[in-house]
This record gives sequence, C-alpha cells and structure tokens, in this order.
Amino acid sequence: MVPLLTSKAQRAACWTDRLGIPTPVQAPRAGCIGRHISIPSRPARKPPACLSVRKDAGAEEQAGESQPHEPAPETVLSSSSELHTSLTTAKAMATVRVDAFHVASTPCSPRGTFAGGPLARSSHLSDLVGEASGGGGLAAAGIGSKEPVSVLEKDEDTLAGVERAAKVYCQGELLHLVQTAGIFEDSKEFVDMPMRVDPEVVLARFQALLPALRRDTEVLRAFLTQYFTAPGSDLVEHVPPDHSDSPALLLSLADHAPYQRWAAELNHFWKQLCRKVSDDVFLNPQRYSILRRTHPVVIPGGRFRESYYWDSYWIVLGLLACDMKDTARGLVQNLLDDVANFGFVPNGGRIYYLNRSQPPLLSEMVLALVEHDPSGINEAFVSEALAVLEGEYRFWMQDGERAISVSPPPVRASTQSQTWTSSTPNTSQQAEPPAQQHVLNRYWTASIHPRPESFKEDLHHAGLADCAQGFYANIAAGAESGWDFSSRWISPCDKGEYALERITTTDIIPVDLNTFLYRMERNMARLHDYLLARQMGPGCGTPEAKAEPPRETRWKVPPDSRESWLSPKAQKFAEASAKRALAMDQLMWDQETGMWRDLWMPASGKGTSNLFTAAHFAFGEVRPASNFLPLWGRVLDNPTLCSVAPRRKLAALDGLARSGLIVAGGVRTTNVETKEQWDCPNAWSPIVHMIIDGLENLGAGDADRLARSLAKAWLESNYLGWASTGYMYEKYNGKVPGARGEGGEYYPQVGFGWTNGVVLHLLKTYGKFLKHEAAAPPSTESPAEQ
Ligand SMILES: OC[C@H]1O[C@H](O[C@H]2O[C@H](CO)[C@@H](O)[C@H](O)[C@H]2O)[C@H](O)[C@@H](O)[C@@H]1O
Repeated sequence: MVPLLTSKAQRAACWTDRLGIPTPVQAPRAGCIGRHISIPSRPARKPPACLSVRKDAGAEEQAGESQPHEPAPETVLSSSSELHTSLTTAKAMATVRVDAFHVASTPCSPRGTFAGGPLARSSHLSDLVGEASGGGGLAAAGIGSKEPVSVLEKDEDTLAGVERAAKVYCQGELLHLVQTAGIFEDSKEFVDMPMRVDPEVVLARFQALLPALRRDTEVLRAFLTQYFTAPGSDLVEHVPPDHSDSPALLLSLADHAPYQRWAAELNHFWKQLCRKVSDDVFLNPQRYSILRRTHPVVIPGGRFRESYYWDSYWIVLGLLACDMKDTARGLVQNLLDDVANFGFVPNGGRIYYLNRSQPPLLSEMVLALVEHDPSGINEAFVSEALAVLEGEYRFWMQDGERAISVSPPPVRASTQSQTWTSSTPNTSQQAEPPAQQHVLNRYWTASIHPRPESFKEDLHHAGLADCAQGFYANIAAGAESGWDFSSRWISPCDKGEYALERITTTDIIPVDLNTFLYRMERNMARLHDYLLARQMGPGCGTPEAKAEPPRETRWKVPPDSRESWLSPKAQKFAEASAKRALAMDQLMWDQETGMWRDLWMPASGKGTSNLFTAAHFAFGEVRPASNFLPLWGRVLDNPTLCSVAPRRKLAALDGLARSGLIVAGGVRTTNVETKEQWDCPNAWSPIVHMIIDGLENLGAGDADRLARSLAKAWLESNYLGWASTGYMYEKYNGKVPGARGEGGEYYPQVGFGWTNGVVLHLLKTYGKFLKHEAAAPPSTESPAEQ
C-alpha cells in the first residue's frame, strides 16, 4: 500500500512551506469549474443515499478485470485508436511497432496554426544520424527516434507500466470527468495522485457506476478518496550522501556574510528538494504517473513534484557549485536513461509529459560534469553518453517534424531591416527558387488532446480556437519550448492582443532552440575528440597537445573554437554546427535591431512546397530575451562566421542595451505585457543566467562589465525576496527587485530548483567580485536602464 502521508521532514511545516512543497491533500478541495466542450457540466449535488460506489476489492484483484464499457456519448478521448501520444510513445519504444499509432495530421490549419503533416524534409542528415532518421509511422506519431538507443538497456517494466497507467492518467472518461468537475483548483493534482489498486481495477470500478453517477461531483470525490492517494507520495525524501553543510563555496563567501548565510540555506535546500522514487513505484509502476528513476532526482518544488528536463541543467550547475558531483551525475544519468527508454528526454518525469521534450540541454549537462571533474569521469561514461546523445540528436532532427528546411526569401536583401508581422503578406508566391537551403528546428508535437495536467484549461481554450486539434498540438509544442506560455508563440489579433487560443508555436523557428542544438552539435564534436584523446593517451597529436603538457591535454575538453577535428564523428558534428551557425546568421540575424529573431512561417500548414521560402521574422513587436541566447551559445565563435563575428558581437551588445529588456531586477523575458508568465515583467533565472554567461564570454566592448552588473542585480533581487519572505521564487518581477513574478495558468511557485541553482552558480562565479563590497542594500537602479 502506498503511504498516504509523506516523510517526516516533509511534514515539518517550516521547510515544506518555505520550499513550496505541498502537504498531502486529505480531501479534495472544491475549485473553479473549467469550461468543457464535450461533456455538459452538471451542478454539484449531494450523493444520493444509495450511492453505488462499490467497496474496494483490494489490490489483490486481478489486473485486466474489466466491466462492459458504456462510453459517455460525447466523450472524445476514450477511443482506443486515439491513444494519447504519451501512451503510444512508450509503447512504440517498447515494441518498435509502427502500425498502431495515431498519425498526427489534421484537416484544419486555420491561420496556419497547425502544421501536423510532413513538411519540408531535410536532406543532409543521414550521414550524421543514419538512414533510420525521419519518416515512418513512429515519426508521424511524434515519437522521435525510430531506433531505440541500444547502448543503454531499456527498462521494459517501466514501459509496460506506462502503457497501463496511461489509461487512467492520459486518456479516457475518468480523466475527462474528474478534470472538468471542478474538484481541484490545480489540474495537475489529479494526474499526480497514485492509485491504490491497479488501473484496470480503477477503471472497472468506475465503469460499474451508473453513467449519471460518474458525472456527479460528490461521487467522483468519494471515488478518488477510495481509489487514489495523495499527490507526492510516490517520491520520498532523500538526503544525498555527497551533501555537506560546509562546501568550499561557503568559505569563499566569508567576506560577505549575508550572502554566505543565504548560500548556506540554499545549500541546505538541496536536502529538501532531493527525492527518491518510492519502492512501490518499482514494484507497481502501473499505479503511478511518476516515471521510475534509478537515481535520486532534485525537484523544482511546489506543484512541480517531479524532475524537469531543462530545469535540471541549472540544478546541476548549482549542485556542482556545492561540490555534489555524484548527485549531479545521477540526475544526468536519469536523463540518459530516458533517451534509452523513450528515444528522447521527456518534458518532465511523469507519463503525461511523454508527448514532448523540453529545451535540449543534456549535452550541456554531460559537458558540465566532464569539465567539473575530468579525472572522476571515466571513458565508458563519456562514450555511452555520446551514443545516447546521438539518439537524442536523432529525435530533434526528425525531418519534417522538429527539423525543417528553410530558404531565405529572395527578397531578403532588400528587406533585411523589415519588421514582419503576422499580417505581412506572404511573398513566397513571387519568389524565385531559393539559392540555399538550410535546416533549422522548431518545437513540435503530434498531440491532439488536452494536456492531462492542464486539462480544463486546454479544453477551454480549444473551445475558443478555430481548430481544436491544431490548438492542442501548438499548446503542447509551447510547453516543449519551456516558455509556456508567451507572446512569442501567439499570433496577435487585429487589436494587437495575445489570446492563448491563437497559439501557433509550430509555425515559428526559434532562436533559442537553434542555439541549444548548435551547442549540442558543438559539444558532441568536442566530447568526441576529448574521448579520442583520452583513449589514445598522451601526445596523440591534437593541436593542443603541441602547446600543452600531454597529461593536461588528455583531461581537457577541446575549446569551443577548435577548427580541426581528430575524430570523423567530431568532424561531422562540427560541420553540422557550421551549417547551423551560417543559417542562423543568414536567416535570423537582424542588423537593424542588433539581435537574432525568431522566424515565422506563415505557409507552414499549407504543405504545397517542400521548402519554406517565406520565413520572416516572427511577430515584429515582440522582443524576447531569447533573441540574445546565441551569445550564450558562442555561435559567433564558429570559424565559419569569423569574418562577421567582431561586428556582430558589438552590434548585439548594442542591441541588448537598446532592447529595453535590461531592468532593475535583471532581464525581463519580453517587452510585451500579457497575462502569460513568459512575458513582461517576469524575469526567469535560466534566461538571466544565459545572458550573463554570454556577455561574460563575449570578448567585445564592455560586455564583461555588463555581465557582472547583471549578476549583481539578479543576486540582489533574489536575495531581497528571500530575506523578506524566506522564499525562493520560480520567477521574479523584473521591474520590482525581490518581488515574485505572476501570470500564467498556475499559481506562482516557490522552492525552487533552478532559481537556487543559478544563485549558487553565480555566487561561485562572481563571489570574488562581491567579497570586497559591503552588504549594500539592493539597488533600484538598472545597470543599463533605458
Ligand atoms: O503545468 C503547466 C506546465 O508546467 C510546466 O512548465 C513550467 O514549469 C517547469 C518546471 O519548472 C518549467 O520547466 C517550464 O519552463 C515552466 O513553464 C511544464 O514544463 C509544462 O509542460 C506544463 O504544461
């Protein structure tokens, strides 16, 4: 039996409260009732005296027991041929069957909002990822790699468990009715609740209820109490053995007592945020939405009671700042295991996240581990990681899905400085055949259902959208971007307003995603050569070996700027990175604003051509901070851009200063104020960190000074928030230092994994600049306010 209450320390009010870790829900709370389009809502009623919820037959009941199913007439999710992608994903990877999957195409593409079918297929990838990439039923189902990554063993039990659990958490009438009954304020609550018995038993019990009772809110509440336990009980607290109360970082902050105390507390927080998957998840994976994890995880906190893909990068940096390299390595190994099991890293560690990934930063994490402790990482790990990363690369390069061919519009030379908006006419009709074809990437999913964890919210917006299926694909792709949600992805209406139902993520080729993939290509080239140098031993003839003592060379990852490569694999990934750097420069760089710009493909849903010749800058008025992430990615250091790099660097520095994004509390996410959380005035740790890091390493103008003043402003804002409330927020208000950010589809969270990670990393990097300063009160002046 799964314990109803979580561990002792979690019950300690002080810590749970400050970390935003929810206490177990004993009784479901009443909440708002979302709009739903399929099943008419009913007023909540008192249960009738003869309430026919049967007594729990217990866990001993045989799995697979089923009662005749009487589907709700208007239920849209219960057809077995329309399995949710999360289920088909796992199933596909488990059985490598290609026939049973739902093909993600849809007849509607209003406003170009859905690009579900095969689009432009890239042509020059086969030598990098093999002929198996792209096309086929798996690709059409958004499953990623056609070939599982064989270097790590797949966990067949997990996959079988996922398939069974998905029948409750990802599809069907029970999910629909619970999520639309208004029982929980937060839609994520239900899909995180473990089952007391097998899913087949739960579903059979549910089907045994009279149809009218299934729709009765009080009956549903009673049903949940009987068959489910509290969210959060599937992960148990775990004190990582490599945690120390006095890591070297604390000593280095000795001259700056307030920050030293703060760092000590954040270091302590790792113990509160670290979790192990409970034993019963290993015995009965089918009863849980949590994915089994071999190694402990570090959760963000609050409603985010599982691991997240891109959050993990900043958590890893923070752990390394506290010398917790074993815990960091375990986190990375879990993500590598994901690629082995599913062909990609899912958005987060629950089965309902299996229909999408998140910003691909796994290679960055592997690199961080190797650079932190080269002699502690053995060759087998690097070699295995590289094979797995290749699998992940294959997932992202599925042509026609996340990878597409783009050509510059022939009119580009004369419209270099033109700002395109959603209403700009598509001039591709008059275009000459393009001279050069590039392959770039976008966020994409095959999902045609509401996100289970945001079910009622998605139903509501789908009801307002021109095409519900297109909306579901685009909203899930928006979640894949990590920027869920932002004006970046929303086609503004004529009045200039950003309504979520107009989300059109798959029509956009984002600067940040292409930066992340550029880094993946670059990192893999570097890691391949690093591995070869280590395998060959000292004096292996690398360019660095000639200049440095051989022993040093063996343990050092070659610099990002390396031009000649030893290993053929490294050479190929370096070539891919050069192509991408060139494409980003030719298509995304906007000289007028001094930034890279997301591309908008208004023709993407029309599918008449294999090439997008009409890629223009996305919604002209939106200036996201992600436009500057190529600085973090060192894209301008690619040898192929050496002739333009010096002036681009200065122009980008100037562009950032002119962008208006730098504010008193760091870097605001965009310049547009909407109700979404990835917009103005919010400032998010991952973005602020990448901007700081990019500036620090730019080597142009006074970029490093700006980096330091931004780091100072960000630390002061986070410190102010912590000192006045005890909380570390998930996001901050960039305009009001210390204030929490707002907006979006859930209540602002505290805890918080990546926030703590960035602070600890910045304290480690910039501590030496801080220690001579007095503990000045946080400034309200922007370091470069416009
Ligand atoms: O439940 C709604 C959405 O929540 C997640 O997104 C937000 O939190 C994540 C964890 O910190 C973070 O990675 C993401 O950038 C945030 O926007 C989740 O990732 C979404 O998929 C989910 O729909």
